[in-house]
Amino acid sequence: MDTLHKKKKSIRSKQKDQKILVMTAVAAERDAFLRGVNGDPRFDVRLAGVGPAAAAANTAHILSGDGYDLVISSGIAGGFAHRAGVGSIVIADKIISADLGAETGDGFLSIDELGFGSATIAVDEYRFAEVAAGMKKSQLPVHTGSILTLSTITGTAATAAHLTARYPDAVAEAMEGFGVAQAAYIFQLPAIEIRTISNLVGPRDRSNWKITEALQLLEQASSLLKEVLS
Ligand SMILES: O=C(O)c1cccc(C(=O)CC[C@H]2O[C@@H](n3cnc4c(=O)[nH]cnc43)[C@H](O)[C@@H]2O)c1
Repeated sequence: MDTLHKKKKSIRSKQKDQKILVMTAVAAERDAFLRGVNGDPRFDVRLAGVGPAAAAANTAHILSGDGYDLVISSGIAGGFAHRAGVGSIVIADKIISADLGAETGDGFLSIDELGFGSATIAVDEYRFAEVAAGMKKSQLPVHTGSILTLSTITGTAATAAHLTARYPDAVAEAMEGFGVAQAAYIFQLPAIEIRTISNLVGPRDRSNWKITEALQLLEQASSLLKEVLS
């Protein structure tokens, strides 16, 4: 066997044995993801809680106890109009904490601009490319771009407009990704974020959220992910 062949074989067997931690905010998302992966032993699907603080604490707690190779933040999300519609899948190419910074009379300053660190966590490039390419081969609508993390769900057209102007490549917002990715970063593990869109970001109308449909799509997405990551 030549060296390249041996190397490819070793990468493949490594991927087969890999252990993947998936963090969802609530039980309905966890259960949808679990239905999709259908008992695949690589996936350990756990609860992050709602919001970045609970997500970071719970992810770090789990990572401190066991050996994982990849961390995924998953669940439903709000999609930005004309970028990711209800009923689509979004995959993050960057995970951004969109409300971590300071408000000033001249607008928002991120912690990067304040000099306190970074509000952006890079996803694992190899995993992102592998998952995005695999998912895009399906018939399902898939969008890639930044996924924003906020502690407060956007509920007005004005905030949605501010966010789309400040983050022109953002496809969606949710509440846990940055917390999950921050914990993974501290444990030097690759992270990615994959979500399905239940509602558009904008004026709050909870009665219009397509949660059942988004959870069904999450099940399809995780089933696909199981194939793509194998
Ligand atoms: O009520 C239910 O049955 C139900 C089932 C599954 C999930 C939920 C949630 O409310 C999940 C909250 C979770 O969803 C993310 N999310 C969804 N849309 C948005 C949004 O527009 N802006 C920010 N976050 C959103 C978020 O990650 C929440 O943790 C309910």
